[in-house]
Amino acid sequence: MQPILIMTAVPQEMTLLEHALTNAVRQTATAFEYAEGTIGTLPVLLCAGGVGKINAAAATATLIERCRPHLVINTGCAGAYPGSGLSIGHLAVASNEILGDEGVLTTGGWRDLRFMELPSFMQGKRAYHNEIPLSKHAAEKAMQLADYYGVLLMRGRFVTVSTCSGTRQRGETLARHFNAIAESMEGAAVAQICLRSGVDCLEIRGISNLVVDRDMSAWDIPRAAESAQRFVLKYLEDLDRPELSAFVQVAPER
Ligand SMILES: O=C(O)c1cccc(C(=O)CC[C@H]2O[C@@H](n3cnc4c(=O)[nH]cnc43)[C@H](O)[C@@H]2O)c1
Repeated sequence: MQPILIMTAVPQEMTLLEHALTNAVRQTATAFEYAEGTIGTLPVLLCAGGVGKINAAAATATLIERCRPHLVINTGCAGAYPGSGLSIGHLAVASNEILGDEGVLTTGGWRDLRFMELPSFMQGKRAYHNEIPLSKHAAEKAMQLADYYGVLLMRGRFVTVSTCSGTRQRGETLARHFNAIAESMEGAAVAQICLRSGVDCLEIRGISNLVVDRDMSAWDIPRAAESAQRFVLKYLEDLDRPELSAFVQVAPER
């Protein structure tokens, strides 16, 4: 059976998942460490690839090439934009990812890759610029599961940044410009590698902070990481026991 690859940035975002992994074997591929094992009866790979797009893209590409997963779950923490309705500890799932920094700063302001006529990648004749879609099927399944468990899960567009937004003004600007609910430092990288490789990608993050004027004392990374992992474990449990699933099984899009 093809495995499920779970990507986080840092080991702290992986602790509960590691605890749930049985028959774990530690492996290394291109300097990325990962653990291979099972959760329930599902073959699962866990990798904390590092912070930022470079680490995320390289680790995801390496492990897709080596292990051929049928699904990649990108989880961890995120900052919620003002006005999103999200609070610390809430969960959010990405419908689309946005490369929030790639573009050009002109005298008329920031312009994206479409303006520059520079796709970030092409698939056949289709050009992808700053926006990358994730698996609709996987996100809808997550929404149904959240509904079943009475967990608040908000679906919307996520922005991926290299420079974290440490002011409310920046957060409001990005939220408005991209019509987005949250930001991270890895999401778009994982999503783009999955799209290129034809692998479904689900991104679920716990909210560790609001994107307001930087005040680390208001952050709660452990709470966000725990919420996200608990939900991912429920998601895996549901995949593992489709006969007990409360949901109508819908065929994946494609
Ligand atoms: O020291 C800071 O100002 C700072 C700003 C953003 C994130 C951090 C972290 O230590 C967490 C990095 C980790 O978590 C994701 N994350 C969480 N909140 C945000 C955010 O508001 N903006 C962007 N990324 C965020 C991110 O994906 C990293 O992996 C410290």
